[in-house]
Amino acid sequence: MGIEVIVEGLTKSFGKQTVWEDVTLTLPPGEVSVMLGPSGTGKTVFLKSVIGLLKPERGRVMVNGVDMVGGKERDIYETRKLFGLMFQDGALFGSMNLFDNIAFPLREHTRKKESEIRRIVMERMDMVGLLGSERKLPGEISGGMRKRAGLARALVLDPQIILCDEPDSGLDPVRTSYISQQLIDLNAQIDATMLIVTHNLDIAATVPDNMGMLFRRRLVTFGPRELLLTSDEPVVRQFLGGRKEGPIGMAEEKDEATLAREQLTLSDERPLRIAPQLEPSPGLPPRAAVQRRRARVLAMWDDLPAAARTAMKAGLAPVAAPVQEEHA
Ligand SMILES: Nc1ncnc2c1ncn2[C@@H]1O[C@H](COP(=O)(O)OP(=O)(O)OP(=O)(O)O)[C@@H](O)[C@H]1O
Repeated sequence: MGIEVIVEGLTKSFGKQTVWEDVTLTLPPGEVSVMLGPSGTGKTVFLKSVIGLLKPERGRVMVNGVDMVGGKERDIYETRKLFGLMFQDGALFGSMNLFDNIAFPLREHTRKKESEIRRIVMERMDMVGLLGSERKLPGEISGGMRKRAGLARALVLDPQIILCDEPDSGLDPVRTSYISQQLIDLNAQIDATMLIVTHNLDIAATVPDNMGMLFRRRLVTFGPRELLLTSDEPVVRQFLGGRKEGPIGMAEEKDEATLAREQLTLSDERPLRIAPQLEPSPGLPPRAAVQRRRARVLAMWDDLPAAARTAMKAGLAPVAAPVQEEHA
């Protein structure tokens, strides 16, 4: 099972520019979480801080008892081995074929024999649907295949936490759907804790168990997907609705007068439709995280807003008392 990641009071600046402050959230073990946010709000900086590649000024990121911010470098280095990182562009070496690219972490960080390396690489290539492309160079394959190769490489060291930076960037909607399914299938197969950073609304709507959003240097919210999808925070609604009107502008923040004018035109806004979460492909085991999430959500049931509870009912059925008592 994946490992829980506890983020507490995290603040990161570059010089005088504060990227975000006081970010607190927990990535539940084995569940899939998405961090949304307009461009430049610090999603990538957040991923790098979680894995200890960037050092926030304040706060902690606890993984397996190690603080990835203020812990000993040696402990951080060891704990980093629990992570698999999928970069935006796949980050493949252009001169190496896919097999060697995917084998790279095994050759670099383990003393495994070539026969064992071959077994692992072929297994991971099979998981992401790349068998048969071992000898291709990154330049000879599509963007979607490069992403999947990046994902396979993130998997070779059997990570318990997987961080994906914009798995959809540069992909068309069809390939984005494939990668969404791939991420859910992967979660069903290895039950790793996953954090996906994206501004893709399809991924946000169909993949995660939990969602959060960064905006204006703070974490707007983080919790079960239904909480964000039914949120009435203007910034969340604007983002999920893909609209021009709202607090997010080209320069990220709009002035008060523009906002007030827009507010007048938004009164007939329709509620967002909540798409069902993707299921693992036929033949794969069910996601173990689903049962754990159900128990977790039921434990917080009384504290959830009515709209989120209503949205959850279908997804949580069949369940015991608390859900059936709800008449919202
Ligand atoms: N190493 C760095 N040094 C200085 N500033 C940085 C550094 N890395 C990121 N930043 C700044 O931090 C801010 C957040 O960047 P980040 O790449 O995390 O945003 P993002 O939300 O991932 O954006 P996008 O969705 O466009 O990828 C930006 O203003 C960026 O210029």
